[in-house]
Amino acid sequence: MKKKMSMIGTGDFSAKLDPERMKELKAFDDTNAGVKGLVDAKLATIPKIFVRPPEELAEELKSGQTDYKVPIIDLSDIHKGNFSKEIIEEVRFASEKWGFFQVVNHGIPSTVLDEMIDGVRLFNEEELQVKKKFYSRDHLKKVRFNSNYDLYKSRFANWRDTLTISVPHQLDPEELPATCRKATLEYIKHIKILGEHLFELLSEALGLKVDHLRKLGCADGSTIVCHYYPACPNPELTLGASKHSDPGTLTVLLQSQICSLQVLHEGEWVNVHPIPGALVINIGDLLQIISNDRLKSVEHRVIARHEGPRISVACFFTGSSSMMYSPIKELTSENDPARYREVVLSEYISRFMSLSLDDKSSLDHYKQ
Ligand SMILES: O=C(O)CCC(=O)C(=O)O
Ligand SMILES: [Fe+2]
Repeated sequence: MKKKMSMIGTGDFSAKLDPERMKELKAFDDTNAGVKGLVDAKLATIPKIFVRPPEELAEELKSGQTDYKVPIIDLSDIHKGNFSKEIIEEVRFASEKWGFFQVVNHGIPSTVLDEMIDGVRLFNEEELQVKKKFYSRDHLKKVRFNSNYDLYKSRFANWRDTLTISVPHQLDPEELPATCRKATLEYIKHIKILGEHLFELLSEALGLKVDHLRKLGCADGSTIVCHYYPACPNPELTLGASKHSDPGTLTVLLQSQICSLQVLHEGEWVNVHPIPGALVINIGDLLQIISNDRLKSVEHRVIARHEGPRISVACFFTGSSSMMYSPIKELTSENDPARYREVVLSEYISRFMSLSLDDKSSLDHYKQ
């Protein structure tokens, strides 16, 4: 699996060197209008910068036709303090075998989820003049809107636009777009609490003390990434998001009701069907590293669709920027020593940002 990814994500950024492609990328970027701008212009065919070769897509299209089902875990009792053996076992199984699961009855009211999705929709469907003010590729900006953060590095652009909100706990609310300010602040409040519960559950699933992952700062840093996937005139030629694994410790994802997210399981692409009120949870590369490969960070991607827009909001828990991370001692032994070297989080994040989405092989890079 990893081998195939590194063949496709070659690290050869020839796209950078092709002047024709560069020109097209720049022209697209300069509109500040993203993919939504192309759709508004009623383009009949998607521009070349989004088109993937048929060989790659032939493989991509044999998907979603499998009997596998992403695990669904009912968290009804999670707020009572101690978790039942059954829930811990379900989380352990899902995180070790799938790296992905959906949670229901997680305690976040569905109005909070619906309003977040609506807020992202309103922002993206706002007048271009207003949206443009947020358009930026400067990673140091806490709130930034753009299309394809890796536009100039990836081999193919993805059919989506994204509003990114970094370190939301240090945010002045005024920095957020007015259209989604209230909904985002409310959503962040809830997601933070759920994140802490999930790290407690994962600690127990690993056989550690309930606060082990929390003490490592796993729930400390986070980035909220709001994606908008417009309807695509040629979904068979492109993707909403290239296959990748997430870099952080854990991702909590809210998705609207169009089924496009797929996870790679036992060599097959499995749909992550939207369930009203549910959230999708997946293990990131950093948690695979600190769990010494016990928990799995699994590749996933987003298919482009004729229907749209599809909206999703990912909360990436990134770990604490002041920490160095390495495999947890209790999870290593003489027979199973640490499989990864120490990760300095700031360096790890910089490395991630310097690559394209389908080029992330943090695991291989830190393997020892
Ligand atoms: O939009 C989605 O469903 C997935 C987004 C995703 O994988 C990501 O932001 O890393
Ligand atoms: Fe992802």
